[in-house]
Amino acid sequence: MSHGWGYGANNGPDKWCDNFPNANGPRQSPIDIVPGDASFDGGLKPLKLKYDPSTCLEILNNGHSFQVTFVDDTNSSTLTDGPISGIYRLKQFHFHWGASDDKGSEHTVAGKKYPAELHLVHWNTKYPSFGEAASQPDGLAVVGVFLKIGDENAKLQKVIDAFDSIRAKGKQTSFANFDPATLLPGCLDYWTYDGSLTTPPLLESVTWIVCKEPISVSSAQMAKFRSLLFSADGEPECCMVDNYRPPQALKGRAVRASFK
Ligand SMILES: NS(=O)(=O)c1c(F)c(F)c(-n2cc(CC3CCCCC3)nn2)c(F)c1F
Ligand SMILES: [Zn+2]
Repeated sequence: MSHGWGYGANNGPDKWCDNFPNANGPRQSPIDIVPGDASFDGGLKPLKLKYDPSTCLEILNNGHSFQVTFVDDTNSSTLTDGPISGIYRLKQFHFHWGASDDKGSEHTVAGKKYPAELHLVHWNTKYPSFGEAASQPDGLAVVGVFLKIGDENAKLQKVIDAFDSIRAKGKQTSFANFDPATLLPGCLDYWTYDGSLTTPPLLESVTWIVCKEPISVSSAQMAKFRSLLFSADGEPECCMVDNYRPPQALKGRAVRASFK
């Protein structure tokens, strides 16, 4: 019985290629973003994010991260413009974080690791569903936002307050009327490149949009993230930490900047 993928020594990112050949593909994520190597593209439009809090559905612990899932049967919560064409619908958002404040983000900036990274996952409505879109080269667009240690983030606290209900893998609870726009930085300057899911099946279907400006999180709030568990009820407790894939080879890809 093969054990599922995870972030441990025996099933972590260095082992994913055994079951997921995409791991060694030409457009893997995350990457180290080197600002000096990014080329300013004046043709890149500002991001247009239109989110309807009433589409917020539930929060769940999927054993790899926690995610907040949205109703995506209409164009109520969408991403348009930026580097993409067409309309992409918000499906879910989730985070990656470290065991300590000195690591946790998936993308890095000139080698700098942030304590956490938010991913807002959107799918291209030219395809009939998220699942269909996820296998297409232009199927997904993920907005990444870095978290840096600073003041307590009151908006993020609303998410953290739900953690007691989803501590173990497989737990979920209703989560209504949350506006993900409250987690965005004030400035939406971004870097963009063609990449992949950062978790198995590592599908190469993501247009990455990584915001230059981080949002704040307090060290105490980060400690609450680390109280979540990779393990399910009845299993030996395993703290959900270090659920990040390290940067992957650029393999000739260009990284564009929406700002000078
Ligand atoms: N870190 S990331 O790159 O932002 C990121 C994502 F963008 C994702 F879409 C997922 N994802 C994975 C599935 C299972 C699907 C199962 C059917 C095939 C497609 C994947 N649902 N959402 C994900 F887990 C993740 F980590
Ligand atoms: Zn992610």
